[in-house]
Amino acid sequence: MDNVIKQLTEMKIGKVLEQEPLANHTTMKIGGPADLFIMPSSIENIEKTMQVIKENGMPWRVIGRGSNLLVSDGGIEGAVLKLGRGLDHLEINGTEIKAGAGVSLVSLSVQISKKGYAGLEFASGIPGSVGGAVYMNAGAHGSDMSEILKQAHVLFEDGTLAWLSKEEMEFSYRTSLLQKKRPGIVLEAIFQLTEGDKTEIVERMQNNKNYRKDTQPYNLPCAGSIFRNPLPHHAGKLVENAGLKGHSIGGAQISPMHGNFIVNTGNGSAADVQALIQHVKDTVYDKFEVEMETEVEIIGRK
Ligand SMILES: Cc1cc2nc3c(=O)[nH]c(=O)nc-3n(C[C@H](O)[C@H](O)[C@H](O)COP(=O)(O)OP(=O)(O)OC[C@H]3O[C@@H](n4cnc5c(N)ncnc54)[C@H](O)[C@@H]3O)c2cc1C
Ligand SMILES: NC(=O)C1=CN([C@@H]2O[C@H](COP(=O)(O)OP(=O)(O)OC[C@H]3O[C@@H](n4cnc5c(N)ncnc54)[C@H](OP(=O)(O)O)[C@@H]3O)[C@@H](O)[C@H]2O)C=CC1
Ligand SMILES: C=C(O[C@H]1[C@H](O)[C@@H](CO)O[C@H](OP(=O)(O)OP(=O)(O)OC[C@H]2O[C@@H](n3ccc(=O)[nH]c3=O)[C@H](O)[C@@H]2O)[C@@H]1NC(C)=O)C(=O)O
Repeated sequence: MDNVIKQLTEMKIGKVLEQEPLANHTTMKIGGPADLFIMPSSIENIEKTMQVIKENGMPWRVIGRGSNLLVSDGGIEGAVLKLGRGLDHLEINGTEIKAGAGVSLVSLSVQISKKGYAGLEFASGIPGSVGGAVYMNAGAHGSDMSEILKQAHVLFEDGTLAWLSKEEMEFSYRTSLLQKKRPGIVLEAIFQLTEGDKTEIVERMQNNKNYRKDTQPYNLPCAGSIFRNPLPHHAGKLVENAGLKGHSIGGAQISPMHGNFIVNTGNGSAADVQALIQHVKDTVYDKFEVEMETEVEIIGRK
């Protein structure tokens, strides 16, 4: 560990912190410390960091805005790379947009809509980063990242850099190639939007935001949908029909507003959230024989 810190500090790759609580970097405001928390300041510095990490056989994980994560109370072994500042470059070449992995998806969608470019309105209100959204194939309101992505610049675990096309990213419902098949870090992405009517685009942005504010606990600490929709069912509806809305374990509560959201009511722990997730799974299975699969990613020491 000391050797890794020494090397990274000498290379000036960006900020390196020890035992940084992930609660400070997740929208749930939950999560124990990462052994090493690294904020690389450029693409080149991500490459250098990964080289050092691999040479030292250290486990690693990349995060964006922590909006789809449940980090265990025990924290994360090894290194966590957070992509944000330094990876927030943005080039707007007409309807073709190049954005760094650390760009906020909401702020991107707001900026693009104001220019009268259509295609990103679905992202109005998804509080992730460009990198996390590409990895997750984030989506809402009938669209997702696969609809607009032209290419993603990826650093694979073996050090290979490649620009992957939409097809090569193998997107489907909330998944991409990078999830299970071939781990890698999204460094930046190129999106292809279309010319549109600015007033209509801004109106769609506002409608999508309003829908969220009306149906989701938008301003409480949470991680978006806890479960994938077990189609043709909707997770939220199953939870509601099971009578679980508002149910709490410790500081974790099933939102009274939306059955597929768990909110941290104050001092919630990852153990509380995990116990609540298990309770929902068991109850829904007992009542409806439907297996619920988590959409939020649960990571960290067991
Ligand atoms: C209030 C609220 C509403 C939400 N609504 C939606 C919604 O409508 N639709 C939707 O799809 N999601 C929604 N989410 C979930 C979340 O915002 C998305 O999944 C988002 O894409 C996650 O991005 P992130 O940067 O926060 O990723 P993180 O949570 O930091 O990470 C999620 C996963 O992505 C990986 N990852 C992060 N950055 C990179 C990178 N650069 N390269 C490779 N892998 C990376 C991480 O390793 C992790 O596996 C919502 C969340 C909240 C809190
Ligand atoms: N429930 C949760 O756990 C979390 C919810 N959020 C919500 O998600 C939104 C995005 O957060 P974040 O990723 O940090 O984004 P940013 O901080 O990059 O941008 C959010 C800002 O953009 C403004 N905005 C303008 N138009 C829209 C729009 N159509 N949709 C959403 N925001 C818009 C927001 O204003 P305004 O505040 O007036 O909406 C806010 O000032 C926030 O508004 C926040 O309330 C964020 C993190 C966690
Ligand atoms: C928030 C996320 O994405 C969201 C995305 O914002 C919205 C809007 O497009 O559509 C999905 O939610 P969702 O399927 O719950 O959408 P909603 O429109 O809220 O609900 C679907 C149906 O379930 C019903 N419903 C929902 C919640 C509830 O407590 N009770 C209930 O009966 C609704 O009335 C509606 O008939 C995505 N979730 C998944 C797992 O696909 C996320 O992925 O984190």
